[in-house]
Amino acid sequence: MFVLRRPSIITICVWTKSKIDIILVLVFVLLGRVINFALPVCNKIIVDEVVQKNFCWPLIILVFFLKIVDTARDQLCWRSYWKVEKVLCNKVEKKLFNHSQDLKWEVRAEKKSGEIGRIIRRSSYATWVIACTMVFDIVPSILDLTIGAFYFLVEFKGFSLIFVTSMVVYTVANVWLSDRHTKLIEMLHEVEKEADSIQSDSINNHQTVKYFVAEKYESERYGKYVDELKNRDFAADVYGLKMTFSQRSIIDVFISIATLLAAYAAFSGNNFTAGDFVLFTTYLVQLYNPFYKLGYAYRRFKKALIDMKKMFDFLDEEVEQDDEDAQDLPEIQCSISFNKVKFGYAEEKLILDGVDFTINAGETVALVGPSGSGKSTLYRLLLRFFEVQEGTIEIGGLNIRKISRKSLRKHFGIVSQDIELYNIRYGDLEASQEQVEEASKAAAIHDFIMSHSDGYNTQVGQKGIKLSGGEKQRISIARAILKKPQYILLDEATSALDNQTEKAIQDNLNELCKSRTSLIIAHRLTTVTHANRIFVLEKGKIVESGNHKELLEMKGVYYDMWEQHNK
Ligand SMILES: Nc1ncnc2c1ncn2[C@@H]1O[C@H](COP(=O)(O)OP(=O)(O)OP(=O)(O)O)[C@@H](O)[C@H]1O
Repeated sequence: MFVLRRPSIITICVWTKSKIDIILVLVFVLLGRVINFALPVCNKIIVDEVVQKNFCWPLIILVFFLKIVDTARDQLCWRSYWKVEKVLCNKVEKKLFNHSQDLKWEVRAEKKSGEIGRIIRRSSYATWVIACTMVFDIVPSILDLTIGAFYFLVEFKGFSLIFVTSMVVYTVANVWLSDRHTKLIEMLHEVEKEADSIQSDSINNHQTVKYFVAEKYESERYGKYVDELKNRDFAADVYGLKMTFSQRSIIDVFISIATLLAAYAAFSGNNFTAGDFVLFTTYLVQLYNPFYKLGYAYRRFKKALIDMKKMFDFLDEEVEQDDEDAQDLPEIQCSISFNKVKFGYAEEKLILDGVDFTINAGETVALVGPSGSGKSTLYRLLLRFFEVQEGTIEIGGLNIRKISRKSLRKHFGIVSQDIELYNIRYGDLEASQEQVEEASKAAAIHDFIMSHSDGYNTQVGQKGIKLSGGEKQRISIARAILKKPQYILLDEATSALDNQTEKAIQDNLNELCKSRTSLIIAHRLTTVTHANRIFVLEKGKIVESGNHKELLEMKGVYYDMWEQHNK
């Protein structure tokens, strides 16, 4: 079964942390079963004594005492259980969140928005349901059934056939009905997934929706799924009611038949006392109760297992994993070389076709080329979001496959087009306020930040919705400056800035790149004229290289781009 795929660290952690509470829960559950068994026996004796006109007050007090103990036991059991449950759900949530952080880029890209959040929420809830059902329904019911059935069959042998038949009929009906219920729930989850995805897409892209006056379209699209959801939810609930009805009916029929037979036995003498009749009927209900509970638990369990399966599938998704012998990137400045690199996102379409060039240590190299030629792909490969299919990328002669991803990325300062988080301190989480402000001044964003009443604590909205494109870029630049990396990657770092601001921070960017091995990707050729060398990428190949002057003299692709640019 899939649950066994991952006996998992979670179980071990929970056991280590909550040993005493787990043992207490088990002890309380067992104590409950003993009391459950003892009460009907006491009742039988009381009835028999009363019929004999004996005033058996000590027994009545014992029953009262047992009931008080049982109530206290129940409360204490829940208390210990909640302690275990909190640790368990907490571990599950953390484990899933950490896993989502380590996912491979392409795996993450396949996930719809909101999907991971939903998996984390649902899995935590499913874990709770499974733990709770096990502790309070399944384990006690199985114990009650075993003890009860054993005692019942010894004490009332004549009723064994009816008892065994009812067990078989009930189990078969329950499994059959639950399977259909599970299918309904699975279908419901599929619709829910779509509805969640539309909901978070629309909310996250609020501005775009407004630009295109698409509110009505979005409302209708979402509304359609919500209606579908309501219908499927209703169908699943109604089916649940039908199941409950069928289960109860089966139990009630067998209880009635058995009670009739017992009443007849008592009526016709045969050593079947009034006390026996009371014991029989109490046990009967006590025996069928766990049956009913098990049926309900089975349904809840199966429902939770659907979410657990999703959790395990998610945990099986590929994460970024370094080779065992992966090293840290050396702290010294090194060269970066792309050696005949071939790569395509899909097998049938090569994006980079034998790219071959070197950036010497401390050198600033620019990469230019038409849109879609693969410039950004090159830096994604360099940072190991994807692996090259042929050729190698080396830093200081060391294949980057042999360098741990974290150490590699730690040494790169990146200013890219697709930034989403706008926290400057991300560049160095240990940085002092003075260092943050220095970096912000260098990126010409300090005055803007200070113009807000909350200064450096200003909230910029989700995905920086309250910032202009240029402000976002300057924050991204400040973050790279704060990081003080050995290598710099600028991907259209100043594309959203006006000429004046661009000029103001270009010197700082040049200063940032000056002492470091740097790769600049740019459309605006004016921002790369100072580069030591410029490579022109076209259709996945380097077609020209040289400095700005040499490339112009070649009168090739770069010259045409420059001419276009200056028209
Ligand atoms: N994750 C991805 N999966 C599949 N194809 C992708 C992916 N990312 C980019 N591509 C495709 O790879 C090609 C190169 O993209 P890339 O972003 O490297 O181009 P670029 O030269 O940086 O473009 P631009 O100058 O417009 O930013 C494009 O055709 C793009 O559609």
